[in-house]
Amino acid sequence: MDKGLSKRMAALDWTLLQRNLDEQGFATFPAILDPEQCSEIMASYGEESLYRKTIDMKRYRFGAGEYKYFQSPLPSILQQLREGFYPELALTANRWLGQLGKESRYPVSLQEFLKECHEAGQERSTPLILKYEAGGYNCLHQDLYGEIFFPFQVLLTLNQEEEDYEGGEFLLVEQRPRAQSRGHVIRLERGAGVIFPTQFRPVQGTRGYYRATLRHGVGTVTAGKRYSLGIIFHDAT
Ligand SMILES: O=C(O)CCC(=O)C(=O)O
Ligand SMILES: [Fe+2]
Repeated sequence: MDKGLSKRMAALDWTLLQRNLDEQGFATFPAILDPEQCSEIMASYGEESLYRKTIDMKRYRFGAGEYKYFQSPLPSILQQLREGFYPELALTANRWLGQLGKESRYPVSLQEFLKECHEAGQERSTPLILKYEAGGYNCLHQDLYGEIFFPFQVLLTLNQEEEDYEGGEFLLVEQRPRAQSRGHVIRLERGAGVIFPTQFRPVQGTRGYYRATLRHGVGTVTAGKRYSLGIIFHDAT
């Protein structure tokens, strides 16, 4: 158990993060993984026993790059990130449901939420590591893996933009009903990350809240290699 990581997650300014989520639909946070942790995770990219599946993104026309789903039980850092982010984000998720006139449905702990996933046949772990080389990119998409999904996910970068790679910005595109789409370009320092909606967010309109659909991706990496870590909370069928 890495006390430093739990401490850094707990010490994040959750009031600000919650406000940013409500106001802009996403929230970036400063580095919570230290350079040693980032290097350690990148160094284990080739350790096949850690992963349950490798995806060549070109093959599925998802983009250009490769990603690997971690095998369960997750490596400790991944488990801590997933457990550490879940409770605050469950609060946001339930608050957003309330804005849309729906009952709270997300339990307070990750363990309980995963139990629901597993009972519904979603048993395969979803946290992943991604690697893009020069020319790599990730098409705009959503990560839904079954009926049950958690409405937020978290992305952390493991190496440093402008030192280890160029380009490769994180992209978030919001589609409001009957309106043109809005794009956000998000640059992240090594070890830092962004929290964003899996599928949609409530936006306040003149007659209450309505849903705006979100998709995310990565712009083209123009030089070097970019590594990132995706924390998805629901498991997959
Ligand atoms: O590499 C990235 O920044 C995006 C990865 C992604 O699509 C995800 O974590 O769901
Ligand atoms: Fe994704």
